[in-house]
Amino acid sequence: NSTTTIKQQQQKLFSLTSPQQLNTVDSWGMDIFKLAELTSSRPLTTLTMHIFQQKRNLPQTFKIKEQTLHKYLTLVENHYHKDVPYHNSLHAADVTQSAHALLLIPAFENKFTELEIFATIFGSAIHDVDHPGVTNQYLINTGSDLALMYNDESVLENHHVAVAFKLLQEDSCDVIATLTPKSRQLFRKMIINIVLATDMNKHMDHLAHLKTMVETRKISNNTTLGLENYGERIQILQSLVHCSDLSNPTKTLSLYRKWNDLVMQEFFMQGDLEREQGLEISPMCDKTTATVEKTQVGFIDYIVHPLWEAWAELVQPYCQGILDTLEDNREWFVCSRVYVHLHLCFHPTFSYYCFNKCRFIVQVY
Ligand SMILES: COc1ccc(C2=NN(C3CCN(C(=O)CN4C(=O)CC(C)(C)CC4=O)CC3)C(=O)[C@@H]3CC=CC[C@H]23)cc1OC
Ligand SMILES: [Mg+2]
Ligand SMILES: [Zn+2]
Repeated sequence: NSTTTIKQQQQKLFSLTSPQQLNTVDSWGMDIFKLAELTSSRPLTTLTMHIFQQKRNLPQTFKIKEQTLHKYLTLVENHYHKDVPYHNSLHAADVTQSAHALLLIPAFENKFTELEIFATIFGSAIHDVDHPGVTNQYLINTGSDLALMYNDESVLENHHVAVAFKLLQEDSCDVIATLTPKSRQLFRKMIINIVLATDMNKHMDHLAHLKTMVETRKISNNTTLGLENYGERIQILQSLVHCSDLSNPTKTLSLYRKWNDLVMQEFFMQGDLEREQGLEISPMCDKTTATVEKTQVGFIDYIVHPLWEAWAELVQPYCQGILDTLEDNREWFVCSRVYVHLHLCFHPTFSYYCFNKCRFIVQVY
């Protein structure tokens, strides 16, 4: 029956995925690309089952049947688009693993309920489900059915939540059937709040709230995080998932460069669509003019660093290492841009010499 097949699949997975692969699930440097290779591109189901069962014992806590959870996650993974370069199930697995790792920060130990942890992991896993590989602005500009459905407001994010809950209604997929009506209602409210907060149009508001929370904590110099009411608790979980969604530049350079290649492929595909339709080409989407290094430096300076700086301050000192990696990666992109220019003007050996000098100077600095 299906339990044995899941057991066999898990055994197969464990035999396939050498244990240390999944054992890095708690760390910031987990190579999710490797997991995808080892699990014939089922990284989201494999990783989320592992976190739920082996790491957090959630099926036990909420009496969720293993085959229900496995069937639902498989269905969710099938509703991510394999032909979308960046916003596919590998990104969802990456955000889920990153959120799981952030929840392990000692500052959060015994701070969140099991239901809040369940909602954060679940929300990360489904946060981009059925993503079409184009931005909200594109869907609005082209008068798409989705924009019509959601009146141009957080179009994609509303769709991701709606699809995730619709899939729960499929046969033997209701992962939250065993929750009390009150818990189901709270769970649904948290998922809506968490996923809608991943809309980049809401980024500046969330950053402002995060900074206020940091300041408040400083003034009252209380070491513990303000977790009195739902508003403050959900704001931390929203920021945690939003930071995970914007975590590529904070990972090891080799992982970051892979994500950068994939997201630029997706942006350039949208730029090609916009050019074909005579639409204004969105920022960073024009492959004929974009300089990838400049884009990443701008993305870090305008978006990623301000957010992670505030987050690191909130949970200090636990994310200082992540912030250091982000700053090192930024310098790498600055130097590689120098290298690109030099390469155009000078002999490769000379430009490579300068590139290494530049990185040495930056590191010394
Ligand atoms: C690994 O590289 C990336 C990963 C994800 C993204 C996403 N981008 N966006 C939007 C972020 C805001 N945005 C901007 O253009 C912001 N911005 C810059 O990034 C640099 C600039 C052009 C110099 C000035 C500027 O305004 C539009 C794209 C998303 O909405 C995606 C979905 C949700 C989260 C992030 C993700 C971008 C990456 O590299 C650029
Ligand atoms: Mg999204
Ligand atoms: Zn995302």
